[in-house]
Amino acid sequence: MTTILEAKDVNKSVAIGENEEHNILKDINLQLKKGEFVSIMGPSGSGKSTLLYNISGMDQISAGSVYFNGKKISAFEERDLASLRLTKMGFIFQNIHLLKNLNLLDNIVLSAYLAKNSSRETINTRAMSLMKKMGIDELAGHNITQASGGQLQRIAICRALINNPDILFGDEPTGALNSKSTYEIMDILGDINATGTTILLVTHDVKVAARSERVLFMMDGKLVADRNIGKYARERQDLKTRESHLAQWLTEMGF
Ligand SMILES: Nc1ncnc2c1ncn2[C@@H]1O[C@H](COP(=O)(O)OP(=O)(O)OP(=O)(O)O)[C@@H](O)[C@H]1O
Repeated sequence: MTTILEAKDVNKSVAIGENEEHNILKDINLQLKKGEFVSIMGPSGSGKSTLLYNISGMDQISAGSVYFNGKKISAFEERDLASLRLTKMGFIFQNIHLLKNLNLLDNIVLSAYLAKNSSRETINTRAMSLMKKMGIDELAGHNITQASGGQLQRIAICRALINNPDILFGDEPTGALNSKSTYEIMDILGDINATGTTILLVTHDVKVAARSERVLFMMDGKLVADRNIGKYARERQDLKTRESHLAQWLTEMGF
């Protein structure tokens, strides 16, 4: 399988005070294959979100290199990084960050209008088809106060997919959702992954990580474990068993 994302000896430090530095990421080496579904877990403050933002070009690493589809993106200018994020990457977060003054359809299409790769008509058709797949097409003309948390996260997923990205990054995408919505969103992410989109998620939630095929474990800024748990096949395998195996492993890891 081809590598889509690679981190080589990645370090991230931030200045604290005048003469002190906090090394948040320490010598991270990581390869993600095209089509993989990977979760990053680990204790609070271990550096999971920092890793996600630094290998997705949302933040600048302090040392090392990051490659995306073979290109050294850690050497890119911000303008090229912004274009890469817009056209090849999708992002979903716990806080959904939708624009209040736009209706839900317009929130989804905005980044595609900015990318200018297709006509507005094609973009609108694609947005409506994504909304339909997620069962929320009736909400197109509504504003954000007229949708539930689970529906808004589906809108955010549509927005992340509108430019047909190669990879979807998520930082606790179900963190604000109840258990039922979490399962529904994970079904959607599973379907997206089944169409070939690579997914990398930060999560504290075993229910979320059990849907991925590989779990990375971080501790104190280091990647300390990398476990392949196999693809989740919805109809054949018991999710509860996957969750309990994963929970057991996490306990062994001291989580
Ligand atoms: N810009 C920053 N300046 C200073 N310290 C930072 C900065 N960003 C992150 N940190 C620190 O780096 C460490 C890792 O933060 P990060 O948010 O990546 O952890 P995390 O594993 O995602 O945590 P959580 O699970 O609580 O979200 C924490 O100690 C945090 O306080």
